[in-house]
Order: sequence, then C-alpha cells, then structure tokens
Amino acid sequence: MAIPRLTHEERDAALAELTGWALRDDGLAIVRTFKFADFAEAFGFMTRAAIEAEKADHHPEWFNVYNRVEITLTTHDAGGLSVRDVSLARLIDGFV
Ligand SMILES: C[C@H](O)[C@H](O)[C@H]1CNC2=NC(N)=NC(=O)C2=N1
Repeated sequence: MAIPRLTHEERDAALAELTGWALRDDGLAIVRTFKFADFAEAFGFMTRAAIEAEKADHHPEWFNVYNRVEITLTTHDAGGLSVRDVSLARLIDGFV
C-alpha cells in the first residue's frame, strides 16, 4: 500500500511537537530511547506498544536490553517517514 512520505516541512513540524524523538541521520526515521526502572517495566511498555502497533498495522523497529528500549519508526511502504510514524510515536509516548 502506497503511503506518501512527509514533506520536509511536515517532518520538521512533527519533530517540533514530539518530545524526545530525533531524526535519524539519514532523515528517513525517527528514534527515541526509553529507560525504565527494570526489565518488567520495559517489557510491560513494549507489550502495550505492541498491541497498539498491531491494531494500527504499523510496527516499530526496536531493541531492548534490560530496562532500555530503543525505538525506530519509519514507514517501509513509503521508504521513509509518514504520518503513521508520527501517530505511533504519539501513542507510544502515552505509555511512558
Ligand atoms: C501489509 C501490511 O499492512 C504492511 O506491510 C504494513 C505492516 N506494518 C508496517 N510497519 C511499518 N513500520 N511500515 C510499514 O510500511 C508497514 N506496513
């Protein structure tokens, strides 16, 4: 399914509004690292995020070690950032 990439203006506006998310060096994804008290907290957060991601049919790339979760959001179908990444970032931020 083709979904349009954000324009540079849309991307910059989204980044200004999102807390803690940064543009990846290549400009094709946004990234944020979350830290929790322990593994149980981190994995609980991942579980909640996974359920919402599945509902939205939009899935994070992520990496977890103990209490740290590094998340990369990009839209594979668009080859870069789309509005779906911004929506998922907002949802994920609601679980912190
Ligand atoms: C067929 C299915 O809807 C697509 O493959 C969805 C699934 N989850 C996805 N997740 C992400 N991050 N990007 C996508 O382009 C994407 N596409």
